[in-house]
Amino acid sequence: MMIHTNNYILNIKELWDDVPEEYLSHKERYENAIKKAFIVLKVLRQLHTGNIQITDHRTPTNVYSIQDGIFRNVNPLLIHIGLFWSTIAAQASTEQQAEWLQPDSSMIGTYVQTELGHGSFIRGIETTATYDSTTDEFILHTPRLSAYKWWPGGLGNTANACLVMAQLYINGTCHGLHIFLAQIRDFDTHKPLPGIKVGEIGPKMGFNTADNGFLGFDNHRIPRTNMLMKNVQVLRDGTYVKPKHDKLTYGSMLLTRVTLISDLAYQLSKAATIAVRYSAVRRQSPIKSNEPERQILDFVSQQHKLFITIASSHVYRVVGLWMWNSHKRVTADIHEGNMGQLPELHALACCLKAISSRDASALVEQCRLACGGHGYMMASNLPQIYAYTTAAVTYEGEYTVLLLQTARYLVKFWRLAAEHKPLPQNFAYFEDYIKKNFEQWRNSPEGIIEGFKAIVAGKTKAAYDTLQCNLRNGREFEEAWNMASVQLTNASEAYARSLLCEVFWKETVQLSTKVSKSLAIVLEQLAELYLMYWALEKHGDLLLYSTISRNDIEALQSRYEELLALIRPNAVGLVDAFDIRDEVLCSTLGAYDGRVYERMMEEASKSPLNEDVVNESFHKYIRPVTMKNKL
Ligand SMILES: CCCCCCCC/C=C\CCCCCCC/C=C/C(=O)SCCNC(=O)CCNC(=O)[C@H](O)C(C)(C)COP(=O)(O)OP(=O)(O)OC[C@H]1O[C@@H](n2cnc3c(N)ncnc32)[C@H](O)[C@@H]1OP(=O)(O)O
Ligand SMILES: Cc1cc2nc3c(=O)[nH]c(=O)nc-3n(C[C@H](O)[C@H](O)[C@H](O)COP(=O)(O)OP(=O)(O)OC[C@H]3O[C@@H](n4cnc5c(N)ncnc54)[C@H](O)[C@@H]3O)c2cc1C
Repeated sequence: MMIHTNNYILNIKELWDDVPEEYLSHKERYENAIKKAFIVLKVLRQLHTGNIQITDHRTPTNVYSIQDGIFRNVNPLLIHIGLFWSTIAAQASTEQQAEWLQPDSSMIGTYVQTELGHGSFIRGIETTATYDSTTDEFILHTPRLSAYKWWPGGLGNTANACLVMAQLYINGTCHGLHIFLAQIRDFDTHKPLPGIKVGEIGPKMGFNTADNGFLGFDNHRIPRTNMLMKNVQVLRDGTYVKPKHDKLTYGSMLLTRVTLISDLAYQLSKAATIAVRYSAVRRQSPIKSNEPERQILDFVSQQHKLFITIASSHVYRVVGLWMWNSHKRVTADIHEGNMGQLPELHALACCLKAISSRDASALVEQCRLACGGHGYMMASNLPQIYAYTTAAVTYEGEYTVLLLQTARYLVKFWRLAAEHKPLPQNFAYFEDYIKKNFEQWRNSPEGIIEGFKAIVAGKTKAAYDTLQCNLRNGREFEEAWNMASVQLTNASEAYARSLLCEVFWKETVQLSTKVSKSLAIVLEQLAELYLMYWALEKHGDLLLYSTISRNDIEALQSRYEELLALIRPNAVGLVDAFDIRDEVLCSTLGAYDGRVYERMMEEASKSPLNEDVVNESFHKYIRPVTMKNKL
């Protein structure tokens, strides 16, 4: 039977809510999500074992692309599928993978790294894994409250196993962070195993079906062979066999940061679809007093708020794929023992994950604000998309912390440029900047890309010079670095913006040669709009570090407004092209049929507060006050 996954999943009625989850308790929301998660997992397993033939072989992506509609919030198995499986696949030995990655495995896992006391500075993680050679086991232990694992998704009630990031000790020597597989609940009864204290951390701003939990180990023993040993080994006699690179253990964070860029593109496409469609339906205020009220999409200020979101979704789709392919290439090199490209991949993943999540969070909020009061309704789905998206600024590497990682990379190449040493081609512009080989400003996409490179060079130089000044003033390097950290993060942000503009423009120009002329025109308008938008946002930096003039900036503003007008006729078509089903969009404002007010009223009628004409609280609390001594 050849069917399409989407239709197969859509026909599973229990997956599609009748009662909006906003009316469920914290506990009911979790239980409702778990019911659905295991229906989906069963489908995935049937697809994996071929029990369901499908026409669409992009299964995981396919199921992933509609899971938002199923969960409205987060699939409690997201970390099981998105991190637990992927980490075992990337960091477990062949033998371990054969044992642990069975399609019908009883393990439901999570990725357990963050502790109450440490999230960003993972070298400060306190959970220990001590090798006991007498029993050929590791002893996992949580020495104090701050060492309790805190945050892992699925940990509270769902997971019966986990990958634990812990400090490895052998014969009193600490070998740093390593990953260990630990069963934490009985597979049959689901009761926590002896020495395991586990629970759920409580309500959050979003992710309220993610079952984030806490976990403490009380001298919990696991076999030596439960340490993930693809890149590093502990032998039976306690011999430690070092990895080829001591950051390979950090590989899951690197992969998730890369994956997140594409996920954020998808979140932006949802928010843009909702806000643009609503703006095409909503009429508010005439432009000329003697004319009818206009679609709010006709207000240029509304176009300014929304078209950048459409463009940004495409930017992160393109850059997310570019980074995915880079990750595949570097991973293949690492497999061959060549670690040379890892530092660059880490630096790119850090700044691009940081900036994409910050952009996406701000633009989803901008879409909500652009929908007025109705955007503030949970039934618009914009609050949930915001709550989901803004978490990505924090998890998988907090924004500032990751930008500072990229700053290490930029400062390294600026130092080479300052010392007139050879530079890789992608940093040749550092040398141009030092030699003041400035190109005359061009009000074109190529000119803007060159301008953003000048900003990177200028900001990196400024941060580097401050660093050097602090060192000359007798500060130790770490203190000098801390004092320059605002400028360092600014340089990294500029580097990310420069990459986004360059990669997106180049990919768009290439794509334009493969599509119809009319589509090529629209795609290039979107790409040009993105570059113009950010050139105007960063015009101060361009004035500081490039050869742009005030007149050039005024010309950019005019071209930007032209682009808004050019894109306006295609705006609804552009979001329809994201092709997000109503069941996934879950939005009264963004539904394809445009029946906004009818859908809002339909959703309002589901409120339990509309079940009784007079709520019992009138008789209990209101009447005794308002009608006292009146009868
Ligand atoms: C049906 C269902 C379908 C489901 C489909 C699934 C697809 C889902 C797709 C997307 C959605 C995903 C949703 C995710 C949900 C939330 C999950 C969240 C999980 C987590 O948050 S897990 C915990 C994450 N935690 C972190 O990221 C911690 C951040 N901190 C760090 O990474 C490190 O502490 C550090 C890098 C900041 C510092 O490390 P350290 O102190 O050890 O190193 P330094 O001294 O700073 O640097 C030394 C040296 O090492 C280099 N380095 C550092 N890190 C790396 C690395 N990762 N790789 C390579 N190199 C690295 C660094 O550059 C330095 O080098 P130089 O000395 O500068 O040369
Ligand atoms: C929704 C969600 C899901 C999560 N899922 C998981 C999961 O599945 N598994 C898991 O292990 N973890 C998970 N986490 C935890 C997440 O990885 C951490 O919250 C994140 O790494 C940030 O660490 P932190 O919370 O300790 O913040 P902190 O690092 O304490 O950050 C607080 C502030 O300190 C600043 N700061 C910290 N270090 C520096 C520095 N060196 N220089 C300058 N400023 C600094 C930060 O910029 C920030 O402003 C999740 C978190 C969230 C919100």
